[in-house]
Amino acid sequence: MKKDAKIYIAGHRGLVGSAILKNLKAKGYSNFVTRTHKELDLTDSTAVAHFFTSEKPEYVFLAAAKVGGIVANNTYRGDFIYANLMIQNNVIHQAYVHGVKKMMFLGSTCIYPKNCPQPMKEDYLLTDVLEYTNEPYAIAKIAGIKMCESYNLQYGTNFISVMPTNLYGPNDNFDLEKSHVLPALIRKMHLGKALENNDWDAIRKDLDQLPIEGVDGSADKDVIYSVLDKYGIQQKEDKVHLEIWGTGNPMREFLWSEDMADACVFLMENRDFADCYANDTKEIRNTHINIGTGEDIAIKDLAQLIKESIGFKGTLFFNTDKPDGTMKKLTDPSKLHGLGWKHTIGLQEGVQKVYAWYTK
Ligand SMILES: NC(=O)C1=CN([C@@H]2O[C@H](COP(=O)(O)OP(=O)(O)OC[C@H]3O[C@@H](n4cnc5c(N)ncnc54)[C@H](OP(=O)(O)O)[C@@H]3O)[C@@H](O)[C@H]2O)C=CC1
Ligand SMILES: C[C@H]1O[C@H](OP(=O)(O)OP(=O)(O)OC[C@H]2O[C@@H](n3cnc4c(=O)[nH]c(N)nc43)[C@H](O)[C@@H]2O)[C@@H](O)[C@@H](O)C1=O
Repeated sequence: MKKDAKIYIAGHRGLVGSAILKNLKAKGYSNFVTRTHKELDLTDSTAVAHFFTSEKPEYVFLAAAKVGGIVANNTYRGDFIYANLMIQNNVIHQAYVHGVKKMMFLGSTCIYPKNCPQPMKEDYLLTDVLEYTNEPYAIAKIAGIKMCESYNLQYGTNFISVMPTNLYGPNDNFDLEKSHVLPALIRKMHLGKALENNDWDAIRKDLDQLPIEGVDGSADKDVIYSVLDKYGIQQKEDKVHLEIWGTGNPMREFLWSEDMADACVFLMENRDFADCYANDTKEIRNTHINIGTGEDIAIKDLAQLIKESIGFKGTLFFNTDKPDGTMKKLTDPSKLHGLGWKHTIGLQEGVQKVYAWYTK
């Protein structure tokens, strides 16, 4: 990519899109096209076609999607499959129609089977059934991978699909119902610590930034106690008890979002779709590359790590009415390592960084 190439970052305000924009700016790129969801609804085929006709981007990072944690995926199943299929169909197809030089599609490691051999290599795609809690989202992502592969093979496009593991960092979603585990636990423990310290300024500030069910910092203490209690932050006899969903036994791998962005830009700068071959199988598929750290942690240990990092002193309890999801989904990032990229931020450092960002 030339430094003045016109680059469209779809989803530039999100966790990953904002990190990609920051990374590109730091590397000297300057010619960006961005649209918020309100300005351009990517599920609207006509609007997306008009946008590509008028803006003619040369490179595209497709980091816009309907995204959420395990409960959001399981609850809003129709929304997840519809919005994601529409967004990716529109953007991928228009990228082809308008001769985009290179495009990157962001999938997710939930595309791999529920009981996938570990660590998960790229060529384990479509070898068994999926985890049910996020099956609609995963099916959409698999369709996106296969659409990129099919367009590359039929039309000679240069579309790269990457499959990131669970991500976290600045500009994440901290909604306590819809977010992923790491931002949810950061916020819950921040509020739990404020509650045990009777720090109402911190609690009110947090709720002003992001109200919970419409309850903001101006609400009465009783209302705030009750909404926190509902989301698993409960004060009983001067002790705060904090809910962790599921058994705490599932293993998850976490990658700092700015490392993820760096990997995306690295691949766009240095690689073509042909590099995405799963060369380690007899059957060569032109599909995708894993982006991960190759290290995972049990949710209960993650909770402990965040607890210590934030300085929350209360107790943790496990709500097994909430789903565990897949028990393990560790990427094998050796293909990415072989192409010349490796992550830099470990989990402990990343948790401290994201908590510093959150409190700021
Ligand atoms: N977060 C994670 O742990 C993981 C994420 N991924 C993938 O990475 C990509 C980025 O995810 P992430 O940054 O976390 O997501 P976020 O929810 O943080 O951001 C999503 C972005 O998409 C935009 N968007 C959503 N729907 C539409 C729409 N209909 N039209 C236009 N824009 C829309 C939003 O725009 P606006 O800001 O204007 O509302 C937002 O900027 C996604 O493809 C996701 O599937 C993969 C694995 C893990
Ligand atoms: C990135 C990935 O994200 C989603 O998959 P997931 O990894 O299962 O999502 P998650 O981060 O929400 O949960 C991870 C684990 O953590 C446990 N858990 C504990 N306590 C909280 C909690 O308070 N909130 C949440 N969200 N989870 C919690 C939770 O029960 C689960 O066992 C996919 O739907 C799909 O979108 C996808 O690709």
